Amino acid sequence: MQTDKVISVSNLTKKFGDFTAVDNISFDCVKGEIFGFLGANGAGKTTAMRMLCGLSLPTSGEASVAGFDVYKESELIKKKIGYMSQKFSLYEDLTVWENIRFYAGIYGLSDSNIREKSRQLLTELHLEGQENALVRSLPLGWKQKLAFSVAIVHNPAIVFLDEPTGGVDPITRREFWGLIYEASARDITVFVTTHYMDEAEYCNRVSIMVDGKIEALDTPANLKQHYNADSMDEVFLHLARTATRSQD
Ligand SMILES: Nc1ncnc2c1ncn2[C@@H]1O[C@H](COP(=O)(O)OP(=O)(O)OP(=O)(O)O)[C@@H](O)[C@H]1O
Repeated sequence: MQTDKVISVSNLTKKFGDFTAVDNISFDCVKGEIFGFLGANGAGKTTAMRMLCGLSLPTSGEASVAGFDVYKESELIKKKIGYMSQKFSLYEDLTVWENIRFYAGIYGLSDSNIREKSRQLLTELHLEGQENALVRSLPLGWKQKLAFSVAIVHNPAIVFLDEPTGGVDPITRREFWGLIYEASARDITVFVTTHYMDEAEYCNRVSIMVDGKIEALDTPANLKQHYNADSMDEVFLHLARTATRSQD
């Protein structure tokens, strides 16, 4: 349904000088969808995601996110989205509670709302009693779960996750994906980049970028059937092999 579209991208392009980092990509995402955004290093994922988050202006093409235009309404987009990456995350020198309070404050929640949300979040994450622990003392997997919960504390329409589970084992990743499914069940659209192909299997649909272009976009089951592959790993390798852009 038209009204269910929360991301709409048409011929979106980003050039840096003569170099085309994102080359004419088009796709839509619907409410509550878990959309995997895959590609080898340098394929253009982060550049595309930055445009969708209102952090970088496209060179050409159209895109609307949560109903707002990426050229003219980037400030409104920022209010409607959550963002989590491996690089930009929690403050290690602040406690669990201080991090929650800080981000909820940035997202504009009231003091009473922040208290209620914090309690709820600590219970959901089984972190009761840990509110005064420094984030740096938590295991990586817990930090990632906390960072994700903080990124959706304001109930955004979409959450952008840029390689959210780097460096943890498949079991911890699976637990993290439990939180993703809960967010999706609450109608939050999840837009996620990953290098882990087990995670690609968990997505509703997956797009695969090669040299700035989207070369494939479908459900994991359909992609495997189309490329006659047993796993998403095989599908990915098949497409990534065609890349000419150097991978650093
Ligand atoms: N500000 C910039 N100026 C010039 N080139 C850039 C700039 N930002 C990115 N690029 C180039 O654009 C291409 C796409 O980069 P991007 O970071 O979007 O890829 P990616 O798919 O996110 O890769 P990774 O998985 O390594 O993060 C790369 O060749 C990169 O060097």
